Parts: sequence; structure tokens; C-alpha cells
Amino acid sequence: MSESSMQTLNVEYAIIGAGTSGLGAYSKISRKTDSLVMIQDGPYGTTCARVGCMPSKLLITAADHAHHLATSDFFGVPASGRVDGRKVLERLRRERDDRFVANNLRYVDKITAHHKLEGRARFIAPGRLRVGESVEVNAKKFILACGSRPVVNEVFEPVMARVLTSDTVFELEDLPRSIAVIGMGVIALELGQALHRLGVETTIYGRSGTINALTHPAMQQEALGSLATELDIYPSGQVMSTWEDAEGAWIEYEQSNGQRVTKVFDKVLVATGRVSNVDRLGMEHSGVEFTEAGVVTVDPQTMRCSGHPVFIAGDATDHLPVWHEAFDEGRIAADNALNYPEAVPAQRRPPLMVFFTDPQIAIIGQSFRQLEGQEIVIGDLPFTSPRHVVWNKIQGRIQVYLDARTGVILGAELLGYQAEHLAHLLALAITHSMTAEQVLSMPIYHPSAEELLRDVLIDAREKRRRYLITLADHAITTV
Ligand SMILES: Cc1cc2nc3c(=O)[nH]c(=O)nc-3n(C[C@H](O)[C@H](O)[C@H](O)COP(=O)(O)OP(=O)(O)OC[C@H]3O[C@@H](n4cnc5c(N)ncnc54)[C@H](O)[C@@H]3O)c2cc1C
Ligand SMILES: NC(=O)c1ccc[n+]([C@@H]2O[C@H](COP(=O)([O-])OP(=O)(O)OC[C@H]3O[C@@H](n4cnc5c(N)ncnc54)[C@H](O)[C@@H]3O)[C@@H](O)[C@H]2O)c1
Repeated sequence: MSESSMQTLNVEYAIIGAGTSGLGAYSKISRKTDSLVMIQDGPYGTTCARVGCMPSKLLITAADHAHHLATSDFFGVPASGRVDGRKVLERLRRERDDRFVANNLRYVDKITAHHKLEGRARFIAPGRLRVGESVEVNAKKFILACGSRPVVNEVFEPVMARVLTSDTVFELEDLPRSIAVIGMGVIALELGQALHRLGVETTIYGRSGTINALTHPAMQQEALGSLATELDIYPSGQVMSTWEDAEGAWIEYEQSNGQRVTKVFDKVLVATGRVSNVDRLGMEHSGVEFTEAGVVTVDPQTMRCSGHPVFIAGDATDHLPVWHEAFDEGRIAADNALNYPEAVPAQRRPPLMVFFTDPQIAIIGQSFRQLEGQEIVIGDLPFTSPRHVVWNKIQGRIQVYLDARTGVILGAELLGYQAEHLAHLLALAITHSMTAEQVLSMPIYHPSAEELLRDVLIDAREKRRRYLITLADHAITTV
């Protein structure tokens, strides 16, 4: 490309990525200035709507319906039904495209044409990007909202034709007969359980032996035990080799006890984590400093990279890669870009994450691992209440961590049916630094799932009372 055919744009702000985070940043900056461009590589519509949150929840909902049918005999309502894989996937794509993606595209369509640029951006010098092969963008401030991509280890090279990731699994025409799911993180567990419930012979291969989102050993054990009653899981070990023949994709896996298992599958879903797309931005040309470990540091209050007018937001940061954080971070980055060099530190929300498995897993506020060694008491109960008994959903456990001296709720780990709702109540309490006593002052209906929240807080309150008595006794004896 000759210099003369290169188109050059000079703007104040360049946003890389038109996902949840980039659009969040765009909506703020575009209200203040016309001097901006948002650069998007690949299809518009966002990861969440196209290949993330929404198609995965549409699949899980279909699987829930299949599961209700398969278990309805218990309630004296025998039912029979056959899963039509093609219809499940067609409906998923229709709902996804007509509702969630279309909504997003309508918003993108309304964006002023000269604010949008298509192509892959990379830094070629501080303050300068190349987009595709024929456009250069000079900007004063940059928001890197370029998301992340699935990682596929090279051990899967020989079976690549049968490998799926979350980017491709929702495009299947029909459900496979069998699938190996690699990983035991949120994508593996959500999609693995859904596929199993839809009748796909599913085997899940983990690595570490634990579900790492939960941090209390008893919670980890309970979660694995509970999911393993339904799913075929090898929790700890590693895939040693793979090969393909007429039967399908073969997976040879060595368990941590040294035993090897070899099985053949129609498809292999690799869900072993995601990596930030920042590594493809040519950051070495951006002018920002790297740590000794070769990474760029980001301040979570401003999303700024060291002292530079470069901001990183959303999944690109590796920090809490979930939707509401991506949206918040895009807006925090925008505020700080608009006010640069003045910092506008944001108050971050307490962490909240939900696995839409059955039972669900939820983590709110500070984890047990973060609090270990501090003065805490733990409200700890099986995840059950009269309402859960009525639903025949009595698996799981709930732990709530209280500051032992003040009674303030610091965090919680949950494993239970529709735990998302109690998790949000706890998130509200933690956001407002509420004590267990304050939460216990609200009315709780009978019989509701919220009675479990009441009971676990009563358990924590009682443990705290005993803790304070011991503390007072100790003070008296040491006077
Ligand atoms: C299967 C799955 C299920 C999920 N489920 C949930 C859920 O239930 N709840 C939840 O909270 N979160 C969920 N998430 C996470 C959520 O989807 C993400 O946190 C969120 O979408 C991240 O938004 P983002 O703006 O950071 O990135 P994205 O939406 O990925 O946007 C980044 C954009 O930047 C573009 N881009 C990349 N590099 C360049 C470049 N060099 N130049 C120009 N453009 C570039 C990309 O093509 C992409 O369009 C899920 C994710 C997955 C994969
Ligand atoms: N409900 C939700 O909020 C939701 C749902 C889906 C995805 N997401 C987001 O997407 C991100 C990515 O999800 P993910 O599940 O891919 O990543 P993850 O980091 O949650 O899990 C990856 C898992 O793969 C395992 N692993 C890594 N290498 C392996 C190997 N070689 N063999 C076997 N196991 C291996 C890890 O030990 C880990 O358990 C999440 O961090 C999450 O933020 C969120």
C-alpha cells in the first residue's frame, strides 16, 4: 500500500471494539464530542448477544425444559418427549438473532456513520493506529475494548475439524451424538450440563480437580459432588493426545492417579479459558510501559494504563470478565478519557458472578479465600428450605461470611437451585455494607426461597454471638 493511498483520520478519541464495553464508552464520549471513532473488527452485535451470555442461556433454557420432562414422574406427572436437536438450535439462533443481536444492531445502525470504522486496529506508533491495510488513525486518547477469544491448546490440532468453542457451538445444525467438554470452568459446566440434558452423551474433562470459582473447600467439594451425580466428569488430569479416525475424535486423558482413559466423540468442545485480544494490538508500539512480566497494568478505578491516555476496559482487562463489569468499565474508561489527565476514580461494585448450572453457583463480595485468616464467622447451611422441598430441589449449600466484630456481611458462596436470586439480595446487602441484623429486619414470606437467606443469617448471627462471648471471656481472663 503506497503512502498516498493511505487514508488518515485525526480524532481526539479512538475506541477499539464495539462490544458491550466499547459501546458503553461510545455512548458517553459521543455525547461530549464529534471527534471520535469506534473501530470494529468482525461482526457487530457483541460477544454477549452473538456467542456468549444470550445463546448460552437460550440453550440452557431448552435443556431445563427437557430436564423437567425427564424428572416430572416424581410429581405424579409422567411425561414423554423427544429432543429435536435441529429445532432446539434453530429456535436458539432465531431468538438470539431476532431479539438480542437485532436490538444491538439497531443501536449500532443509529450511530453516526463517520464515528464507525471497520477493520482490525493495531498500534504502529504512540498515538497512531493502522486499521486494516489502508487507514491510519491518529488519536489523542485510546480505549481498548477489544474483548477476548477462546484458547485452544495445540493438543487438539489433530482433531481440529471436530473442535468447537463457544464461538462455533451455537452454529451447529443439529446436536451431536456425543461430545467431550474440555475444562471445568463456567462455559464447560453450563454448556456441558445443557448438552447432557438435551440427550448428548457428554463427558467433561477438568484439570485442577476443583471448581475454582468457589473457594471454600467444602463448597468446592459439594459442587463437584453434586454435578458429578448427574454428569460424567473426570475432574483432574490432562488430555495427553488426540487423533481422528472414521469413528470420530479420540481423546486420551491421564487422570491425576495415573490411570488413562481413551474415548471417542463426535465433537470436542474446548472451554479452557479465554485470552485478552490486547496481545494482538501491537502494544509494544503504543508507548505504554510493561511490567517485568511483560504485561500492561490497568488501574481498576480509572481503567488507565500507567500515566498514558490509554485505557483498557471489559474482557480485554482479564479482570472479572462478565457483562455488567464490561459495561461499567467502558463507562469508567470514557469518564477518565474525557477528563484526562485528571483521574476520575470510580467506586467499583462488589464482585458478583453466577454460573447458570443446576444447581447454580454464585459468588458475591469477598471470597472465603480472600477472607481466610481474618476475623470472620460463617453462616453455613444446606441449600434447602420448605420451598426447596416443595420444588424437590434440595441439593447444595450456602455460606455467608460476616465480619465477626461488626456483623457486616462481607461475602458469600452459594450452590443451589436458582441461587441467582439470593445472590442478588446478598449483593445488595454487601453493596450497602449491611449487617446480618439489618437484613434480618426485612419481612420474609413463607414459604419462599428467601427463608433460606434468613436461616443462614441467623446461623451466622448465632456464631458471631458465641464468638463475641469467647472474645469477652478471653479479655476478662487476660486482664
Ligand atoms: C459462552 C459465554 C457465555 C457468557 N455468559 C455470560 C453471562 O451469562 N453473564 C455475564 O455477565 N457474562 C457472560 N459472558 C461474558 C460476557 O459475554 C463478556 O464479559 C462481555 O461480552 C465482554 O464484552 P466486551 O465489550 O469486553 O467484549 P466483546 O463484546 O467481545 O467486544 C470486543 C469487540 O472488539 C473486537 N475487536 C477485537 N480486536 C479488535 C481489533 N484489533 N480491532 C478492532 N476490533 C477488535 C471484537 O471483534 C469484538 O467485537 C459470557 C461469555 C461467553 C463467551
Ligand atoms: N455465567 C456467566 O457469567 C458466564 C458464562 C460463560 C462465560 N463467562 C465468562 O467467560 C469466561 C471464560 O469462561 P471459561 O469457562 O472458558 O473459562 P474459565 O477460566 O472459567 O475456566 C477454564 C477452565 O478450564 C480449565 N483448563 C484450562 N486448561 C485446561 C486443559 N488443558 N485441560 C482441561 N482443563 C483446562 C481451567 O482449570 C478452568 O477450570 C469466564 O471467565 C466468564 O467470565 C461467564
